[in-house]
Amino acid sequence: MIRIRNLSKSFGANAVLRGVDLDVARGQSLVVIGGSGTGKSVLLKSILGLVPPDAGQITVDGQDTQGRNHEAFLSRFGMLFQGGALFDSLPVWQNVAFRLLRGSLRRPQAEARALALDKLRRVGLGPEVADRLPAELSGGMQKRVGLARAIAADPKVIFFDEPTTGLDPIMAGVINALIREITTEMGATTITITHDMASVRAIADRVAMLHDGRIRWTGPVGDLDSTDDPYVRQFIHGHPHGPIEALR
Ligand SMILES: Nc1ncnc2c1ncn2[C@@H]1O[C@H](COP(=O)(O)OP(=O)(O)OP(=O)(O)O)[C@@H](O)[C@H]1O
Repeated sequence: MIRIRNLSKSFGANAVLRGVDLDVARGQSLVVIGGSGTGKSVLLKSILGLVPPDAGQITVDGQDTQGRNHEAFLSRFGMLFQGGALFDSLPVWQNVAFRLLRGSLRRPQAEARALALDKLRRVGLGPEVADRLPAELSGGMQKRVGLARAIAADPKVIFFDEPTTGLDPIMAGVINALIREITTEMGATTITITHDMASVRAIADRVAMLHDGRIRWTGPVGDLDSTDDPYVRQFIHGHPHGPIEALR
């Protein structure tokens, strides 16, 4: 489904990705872990075609991400951004229906609203929140709205960038479970970036660890605890000492 070969990307002297090889099968949930600044977001943006690679190839369903019709290409993706990234001035339902109200996915307003209410219901929010502004909702509810927006157009591929940041552990658990349940039900292929090991265990089929510009380790989530890779072990246990240098 998603195939990445020898992906390299530098910003000036900063060589962020240095030959990433990665495959995500259809319907699979891949979680990418790695320290701050290792290039996880750059990797996602590269797949979306928002960051042009210096070298390498990325294909989604056999189609190169650097193709010409970028808007149509992007319409196949759903995205839950870090921090929710809702539009403060738009009511909840218009946030959810954002892509159904413009561009190639545009629908009549009444239909877009009905679809938004349906997706809100799927994430556990009733119609009473539809006309509120995002600022009137709690952080957990805002994440649910972000999730409803990510699934609004029934995308085949969904990216989650730090989906539980800022939530208490219980609410994080609820959001993780919801993500897993909904994406499995949709048969979506997903890539999630997270630092939260509880999210990794709740969401992942496979895990890939990015370190030093390359995929350091990849395997089924069930192998995470038994690997003897010292980088993975340090990361999952949060040890300050080990092969990964931590600034203090
Ligand atoms: N547009 C850009 N211009 C210049 N440098 C960039 C740009 N985007 C990212 N970088 C650099 O690339 C590196 C990787 O950034 P990225 O945001 O992908 O890290 P990350 O692994 O997602 O980190 P975090 O876990 O902290 O979110 C950083 O050093 C960052 O400064």
